[in-house]
Amino acid sequence: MAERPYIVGNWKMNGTRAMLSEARAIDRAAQRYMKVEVAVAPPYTLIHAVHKEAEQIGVGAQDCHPGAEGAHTGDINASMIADAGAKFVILGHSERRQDHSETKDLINAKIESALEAGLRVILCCGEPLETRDAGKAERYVLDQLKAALPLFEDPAERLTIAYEPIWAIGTGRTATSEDIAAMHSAIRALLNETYGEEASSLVRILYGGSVKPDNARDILATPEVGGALVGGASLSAESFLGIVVGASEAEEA
Ligand SMILES: O=C(CO)COP(=O)(O)O
Repeated sequence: MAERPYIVGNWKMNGTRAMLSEARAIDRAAQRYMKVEVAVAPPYTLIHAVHKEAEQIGVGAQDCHPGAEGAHTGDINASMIADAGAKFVILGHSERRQDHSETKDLINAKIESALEAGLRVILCCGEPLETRDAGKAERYVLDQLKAALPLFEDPAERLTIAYEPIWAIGTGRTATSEDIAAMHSAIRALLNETYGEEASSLVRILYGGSVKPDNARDILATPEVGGALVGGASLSAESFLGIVVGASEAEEA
């Protein structure tokens, strides 16, 4: 893998200003693991405060509205999160696809607005359990991605993929190394086909779904796994840093 492993904490709807001490601890410790790129995506309300704390780690957002500024009560657009200090945005997360009925067209519009605002995108994909049990996981995930990949003119600079099987999110159940390797290599083949091998090789494919300090090293040593998108275990500096250590060990192994 050409790039350093990328460990991203998705705080989801968690965190008040009390969490800033965790962000500070993560940032200070991350300086000891320079072989790993570390970032967090706090809720909108903390982006600017975490950005001000962060010397080493990257800061991003968990979503953005696709429109320009205007009459959209309660919404936050891509240029606003960039102004708050975000360098990337997570788009297409299964929780948003489900809770907010996000369609491919809406996700694509968000991608376009994020790219225009100069942000990098972590584009999420992942299948529900019934789809995996029906043997259709790969087709489902590749279809999710095919809709969006052509929007990235400079994928090496702007795109990270996160494969998160829905049944592994927050459940304590992770996919097997074989399943992860098979899906990641199918995604890699699609990236190669879309962008050519050279540009594709610079796009990291993260795994997400119950990544914890005790399974991080094995998951991160799986072929084509370029990092992890971490939910629950990113909420304390101790467990999140345990995953960063696992990534650093997998990188050295
Ligand atoms: O959805 C996830 C990250 O975006 C994964 O969440 P958990 O690590 O809590 O399973």
